[in-house]
Amino acid sequence: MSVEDAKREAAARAVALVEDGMRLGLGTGSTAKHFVALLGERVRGGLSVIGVPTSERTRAQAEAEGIPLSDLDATPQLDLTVDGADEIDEDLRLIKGGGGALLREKIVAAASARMIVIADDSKRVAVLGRFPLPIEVVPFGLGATKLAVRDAAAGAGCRGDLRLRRQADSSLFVTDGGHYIVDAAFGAIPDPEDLSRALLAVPGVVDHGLFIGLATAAIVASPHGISTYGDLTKTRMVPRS
Ligand SMILES: O=C[C@H](O)[C@H](O)[C@H](O)COP(=O)(O)O
Repeated sequence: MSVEDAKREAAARAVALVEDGMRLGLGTGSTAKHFVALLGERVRGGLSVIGVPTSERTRAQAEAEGIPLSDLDATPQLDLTVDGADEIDEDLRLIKGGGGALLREKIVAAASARMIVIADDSKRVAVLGRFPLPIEVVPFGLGATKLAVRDAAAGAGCRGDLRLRRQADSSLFVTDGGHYIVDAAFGAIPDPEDLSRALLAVPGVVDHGLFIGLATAAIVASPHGISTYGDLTKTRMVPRS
């Protein structure tokens, strides 16, 4: 099975969990793209759902698939978000943001009673940090913010190169929210909760790609089949209206 087949298998398993009437968070990335395509097939077959996309890219795909869309203003509480990840550890802590969508992804996941991660098995790690941690920052004060990020991370036991993300044509990558991404090559992150708190305390940091306490389950596909982690039916409390 190719990596692409594995991603599609995991997505297919997640699509089978979608029920009529659900309010869905639609993730971003190459794995979530399979989910949106398969969901589109079910919608065209008569399934009634509402989707809240986590990026402009996913919005465009979902629209083309004919999936009815909403946003968190009209639909502030979601039943289920299905999204990919760059890394998943044994406690279902994640690194996300390789595609630059981490901020909307985290807002949507936090508004969802369930977040199921779909991935191929290359994303499973014992310790988070092999994948550089994306940190979303406002453009104003970038130089000072980078220094403060470096010091905050060092206080949490993390040191490494901080690189401003650029696109293939070397222009700066700008998120859907108009921010920049700093990719932090920390290597193994000894205490993700501590690093999360430290980074969020830096003025200029909007958010980061550590997702802690958000994923309720993961569906991971390998050439040997599908494994699930956590409880696919488990729900989290979300803020009540
Ligand atoms: O910003 C992008 C997202 O966090 C993606 O979910 C993550 O990068 C995984 O993407 P992919 O499924 O393409 O590996």
